Amino acid sequence: MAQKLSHKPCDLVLFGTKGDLARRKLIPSLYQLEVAGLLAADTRITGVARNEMTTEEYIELVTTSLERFVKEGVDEEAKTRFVARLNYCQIDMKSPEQYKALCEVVDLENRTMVNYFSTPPSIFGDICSGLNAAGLVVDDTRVVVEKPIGHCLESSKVINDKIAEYFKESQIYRIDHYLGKETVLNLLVLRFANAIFTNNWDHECIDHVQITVAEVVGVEGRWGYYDDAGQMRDMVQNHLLQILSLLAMEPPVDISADSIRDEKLKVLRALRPIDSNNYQEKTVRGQYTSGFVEGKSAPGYLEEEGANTQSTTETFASIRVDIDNWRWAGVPFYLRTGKRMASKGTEIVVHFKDLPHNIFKDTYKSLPANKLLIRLQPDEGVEIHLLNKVPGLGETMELQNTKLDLSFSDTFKNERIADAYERLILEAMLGNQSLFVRRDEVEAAWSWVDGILDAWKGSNEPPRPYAAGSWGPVASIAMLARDEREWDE
Ligand SMILES: NC(=O)C1=CN([C@@H]2O[C@H](COP(=O)(O)OP(=O)(O)OC[C@H]3O[C@@H](n4cnc5c(N)ncnc54)[C@H](OP(=O)(O)O)[C@@H]3O)[C@@H](O)[C@H]2O)C=CC1
Ligand SMILES: O=C1O[C@H](COP(=O)(O)O)[C@@H](O)[C@H](O)[C@H]1O
Repeated sequence: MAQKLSHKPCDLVLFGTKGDLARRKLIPSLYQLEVAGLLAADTRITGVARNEMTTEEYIELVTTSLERFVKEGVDEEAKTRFVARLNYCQIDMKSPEQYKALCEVVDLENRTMVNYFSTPPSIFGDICSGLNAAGLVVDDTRVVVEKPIGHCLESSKVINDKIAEYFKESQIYRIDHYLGKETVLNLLVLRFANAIFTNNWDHECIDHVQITVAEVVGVEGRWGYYDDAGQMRDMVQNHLLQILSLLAMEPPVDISADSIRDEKLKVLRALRPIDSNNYQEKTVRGQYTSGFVEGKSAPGYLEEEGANTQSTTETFASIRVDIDNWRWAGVPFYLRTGKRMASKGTEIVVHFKDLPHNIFKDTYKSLPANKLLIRLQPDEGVEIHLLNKVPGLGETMELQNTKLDLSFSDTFKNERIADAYERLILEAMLGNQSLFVRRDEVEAAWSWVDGILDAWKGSNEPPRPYAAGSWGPVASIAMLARDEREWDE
């Protein structure tokens, strides 16, 4: 279907333009929007950082990012159009008087100002007050803020309160880049556009659900940030809980931002608390030691560049989550995520219940239950595991577990899978908040995660070791074994 460009031109201001995220993801994503013809003709892009740089030097920095991070190779014509949109502004983001520089480049009357905060959250408040001091906060000024919002519920409130002094909720776009992934969005379509899944999606039919987000990377030079966060704050509080809420929510009335966010919020509020009384049965925390990942030797967490050798930060977490509502009574959702695991893969496996009665019992004492596997990345696709009759004239029927396998790359051969940030930047420019996280969701997620983090802290137990290149600590396997289940690998 042809794309229609419906938004007003924007002034996209990229705070922290020299940082890792901006160079690796945001600048390449903006360029891809140019290639796709999705930037309005008069849209301008302004990079902000604290060092002196001419616009020409900034263009050079942007060009280097494109050459390094655009996998498809850079199209010279698109690049020429793209760099013609660029400006650079030198601002120390902690100095409100310096924000006036932006008034020279933005045009509040004719363009919507979309401010992307790709900086540490500790200075989000400074940026808001700087924009305000420069008179740049008007009704349609927007702010896009990166995760993590805070370190716990209380600190997230401080950051959100600070932003809320200057911006209404309808102007705030909180990023969780998983919500921009094609396959995460497809969860809405799978669940709510297919009758076969709408009717079987509850405790009557589903035995349990597994959500795995396995990474092969380690801390990637981000020790300072990561060691303070750990996998719970870095991945579970946001990405895994967002996937979980999309999977478990009730059908929204429509696909408007608040309809979807209202339903996700109800799931987050229904998560059964985990605290010092039950964390031992319901959670496992791990930290990788040296090993081999995809055939290459990998250092342990405590041997990573910049490491503090005493750190007890978790690089792996697995959790049994119970959702206390009508639909999911008695259906555990098992979450698992870690760095330096055996292979990269984000997938959801929905295990259906056993049949109530087996008519093939003379030949097969039990029949394997159906499974729905949703591969979010890489090799995006959906598989349904079904039993089929093996063709043949034998006296007894031979059954075989087979797959209905829909691979996105085979089915949608000519479609490029856009990076999550491309979609999210576009949606922020369009003014659609559906794929962004509302304040009450962030707080509900923190409130549940804090219970676990407090229990772990109070226990003083070190994380369990697991070898880089494995599927996490043995205790994670044991957690499912206690429920007579096992991880899909
Ligand atoms: N990198 C990633 O993969 C991901 C990052 N995020 C989030 O995105 C945000 C940015 O992360 P990342 O790019 O990794 O961080 P970086 O530290 O690489 O970049 C942050 C940028 O902010 C600039 N900055 C900080 N303080 C000031 C100031 N007072 N005035 C002007 N500039 C300032 C820094 O400038 P200078 O270079 O001069 O120090 C730096 O370029 C963070 O909130 C992070 O949590 C979220 C998901 C993934
Ligand atoms: O937000 C983050 O996500 C990445 C994983 O993202 P993916 O798109 O590659 O799955 C993670 O490595 C990083 O630590 C975290 O901050």
